[in-house]
Parts: sequence; structure tokens; C-alpha cells
Amino acid sequence: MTAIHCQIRGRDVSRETFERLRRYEDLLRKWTSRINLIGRSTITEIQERHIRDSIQVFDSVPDATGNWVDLGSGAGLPGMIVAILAVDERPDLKVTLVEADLRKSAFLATVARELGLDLRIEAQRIENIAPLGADVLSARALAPLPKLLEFAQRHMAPDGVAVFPKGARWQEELRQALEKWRFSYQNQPSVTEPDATILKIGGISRV
Ligand SMILES: C[S@@+](CC[C@H](N)C(=O)[O-])C[C@H]1O[C@@H](n2cnc3c(N)ncnc32)[C@H](O)[C@@H]1O
Repeated sequence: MTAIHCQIRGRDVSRETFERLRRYEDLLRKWTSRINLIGRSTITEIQERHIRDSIQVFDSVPDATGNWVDLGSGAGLPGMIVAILAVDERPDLKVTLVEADLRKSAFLATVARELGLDLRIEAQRIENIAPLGADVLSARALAPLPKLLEFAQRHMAPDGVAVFPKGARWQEELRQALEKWRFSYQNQPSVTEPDATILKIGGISRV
């Protein structure tokens, strides 16, 4: 059991995790001045808008095991945060980040190297990668839910779970998705945005 020493916006983390998150934040600030990793207006709110938001995605699957695949990771949100938390809290988890933009995937490779993280980076389009068999699949700000379900069907293991943080229009996206897909779902209100939610989805098949 890892000793708890620090907090990120009310969430306990070990001192080592806290330090890795701080180094990630430093690298994100440095690289964002050169490439567009996160919206400029959110740079002053990295801990709340990005890191804490990603931690809640990790926490939404407390029994995660096997392969965690994050699609369209961008700056590593939530995938890199999952990989950082997993070092202390879920060391058996294998994390894969999929990001087609070569400058962003170079950033992800740099973070992984500097923090000594053992993760896989696929610098390719989601559509072109052989099925990844994800036990947990995440994607944040990548696409509307019907499109995410198409990706999930290709890359999720049969018993896998998908976790999608969604904004205020999540119920409308759900309604549209149910026209084409069958699936089970749970929603968990976001701790960072009052109208947002984390959708947990399983058992995906076409109508
Ligand atoms: C709006 S950004 C969101 C990034 C990050 N998930 C976040 O929440 O900040 C979407 C990212 O997905 C990547 N992306 C979009 N379509 C993709 C595809 N088909 N295959 C791989 N990456 C893709 C883009 O390059 C971009 O970095």
C-alpha cells in the first residue's frame, strides 16, 4: 500500500505520483508555447481542467486491469494521466495512447521518456490500427458518441468497458447513439464541471 502524502484538487496521491504530475504539467506548459497541445485559455487551469478531469476518468474504473487504450490522446488527456497514476496505484495496467498528430505523439514520447513510464504510443490513425483489444477504452474531446462507438467496437475486448467524458449535451448524444447502437451504460456526474458526465459503456453492438 502506497503512503498518501499529497493531494491534487482534493484527490489523494502518493508523493511520487504528485511529483510525476508536476513534471508532466511543466512539460505541457513548455511544449504548449510551441505546439497547440491544449487551448490557450486553459493554460492557467491545467490542474483543474485537465489533470483533475483526467484523474476522475481513471477513478471511474476502480477495477481496471489488462490493457487501457486512450484514443486521440492529444497532450495525453486522459491517457498520460492514467499511465502516471497506474505506476503506483495499478502497476499491472498496460497503457496505450493513440495519437495521429506526429508533433503531439513526439510530446507524448518525450513525457514517457522523461518520467520513465512504460507505455505504448501508436502515432497512427485509429481507423488504420489493428484491433487493440482494450479492456478499458477512453477518449476525451475526440468525437460525438456515435463515432466513438464505432471506434470502440473495433478496439475493445468483448467484455471491455469504454469511458467517455462528455459535456452538457451528453443526453442528446446518447439519444443519437441509441438510434444506431445497442449498449449498456452508466453515467457518473463530473467532479470538475457541473453539467458534464463520465459515460461508462459496455456490450456494444449495432442495432
Ligand atoms: C480535440 S483533441 C483532444 C485531445 C485530448 N484527448 C484532450 O482531451 O485534450 C483530439 C485529438 O485526437 C486526435 N485525432 C483525431 N482524430 C484521430 C484519428 N482518427 N486517429 C488518431 N488520432 C486522432 C487529434 O490529433 C487530436 O490530438
